Amino acid sequence: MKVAKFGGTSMASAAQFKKVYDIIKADGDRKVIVVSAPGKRYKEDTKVTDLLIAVADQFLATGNADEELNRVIARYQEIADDLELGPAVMERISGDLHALLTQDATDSARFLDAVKAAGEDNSAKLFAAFLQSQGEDAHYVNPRKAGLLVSDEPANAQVLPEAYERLNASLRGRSGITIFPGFFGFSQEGVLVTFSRGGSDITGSILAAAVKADLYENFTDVDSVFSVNPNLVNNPKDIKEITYREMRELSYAGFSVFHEDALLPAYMGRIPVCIKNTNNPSAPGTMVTLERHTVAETVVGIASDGGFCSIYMSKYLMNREIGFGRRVLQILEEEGLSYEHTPSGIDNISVILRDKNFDEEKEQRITDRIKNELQVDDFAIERDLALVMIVGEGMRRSVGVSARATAALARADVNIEMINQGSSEVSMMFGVKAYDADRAVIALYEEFFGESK
Ligand SMILES: Nc1ncnc2c1ncn2[C@@H]1O[C@H](COP(=O)(O)OP(=O)(O)O)[C@@H](O)[C@H]1O
Ligand SMILES: N[C@@H](CC(=O)OP(=O)(O)O)C(=O)O
Repeated sequence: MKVAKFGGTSMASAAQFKKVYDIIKADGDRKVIVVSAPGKRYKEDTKVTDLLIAVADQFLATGNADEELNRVIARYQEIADDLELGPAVMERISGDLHALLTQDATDSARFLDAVKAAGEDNSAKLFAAFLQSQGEDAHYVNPRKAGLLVSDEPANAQVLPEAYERLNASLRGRSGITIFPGFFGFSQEGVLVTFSRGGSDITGSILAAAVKADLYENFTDVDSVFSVNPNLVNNPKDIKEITYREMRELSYAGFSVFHEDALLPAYMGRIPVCIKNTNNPSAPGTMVTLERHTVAETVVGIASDGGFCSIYMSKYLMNREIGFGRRVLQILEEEGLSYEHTPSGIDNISVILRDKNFDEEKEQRITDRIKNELQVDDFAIERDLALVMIVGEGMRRSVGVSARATAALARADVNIEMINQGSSEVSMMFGVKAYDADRAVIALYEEFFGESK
């Protein structure tokens, strides 16, 4: 059995629905289908999820979001009309979307999650209706009924371990084709909670692990994962095979083609993942597996992501002060902050955080506490940082990667704020100013993948 997830671009229009149907028909093993909300039909278009966020924001601000809601309904209506589906399914979808605005909105985070999830939920209902209109034994399945249990963190759900058995029991023996909405699950108390943005990839991976699928196929709008973001470099090198570890690091560092949290369930279940193109399904795509057969390349990919900041501290004899690092991290813990990296020297340490969690109030409190409680000699906070990552299992056996990387960055006139080599040695990370990030990635790509390499 295969689990196939179709992203927003694959569900964006009636024409895309038909391509997805052709892909499902072409392989009888594609039994569990996870769908996203309709995405962009063209570059300047707006994803249904973003339209729904506008609905929720407008409703919370003014108590009325009819105009915004009508835009969402129009997206589904257009698809239903083009597929010549009868009125019943659109009555159901329109009723469901209107009902969103009659529910309790006092807890805005929960309200927002419920509104966002309607994008995937109605996409699944519409797609199931389309397959039924074609004579298929296809059924929409609700994540609550199927047992997709998640933690109760709005917009950041994590799957609960007991979900796997429940999903297995409800999905594995089902006849026909299961159409499952991506992006959300339900807490133990039955409250709807979404994953973080792009989280339909996570749903697909969870279902693949739960039903012990032979393969998890993730259909998107590119022929493969490329060695670098194709929006930065023309015709970048494609990746035929990549390990879970490499993919996890690259997703973390900005390869938005596959959600960083989507690797773990597939990895735990040892389910191979294949990233493929809905618009060109005969292209082999990228296989993500435990080990790759082609290890010749030292570097498999280069990525960057912005939105980081660093807290730098130095103190003479820091290396001899027992408990210094623990106390820094405890202050962060008490402020409810997780950290990303901690590059350190003999007398100094930096802690890298996500900017979005680190507001000015927290910054002031943390500054005061670190200065007073830890008596540091130097202290600085730097914002607007990007992390640039080069990743490859082959780096473990290769000498001189960092020298090549730093030389390439110097030639591109990129100032390196920080270097960190992951302890796993499959990645190397450079902190740079956000405005230098694209230039840094292009320079590194040229160094490791350029024509002459
Ligand atoms: N290294 C990469 N390889 C391939 N695509 C990438 C990479 N980095 C970023 N992308 C972008 O990811 C997009 C696909 O992801 P996404 O927009 O989430 O698709 P979907 O709607 O199918 O979920 C591609 O169109 C591409 O612009
Ligand atoms: N629709 C949700 C979840 C998702 O995974 O979408 P997509 O498959 O278009 O990346 C979002 O936009 O975040």
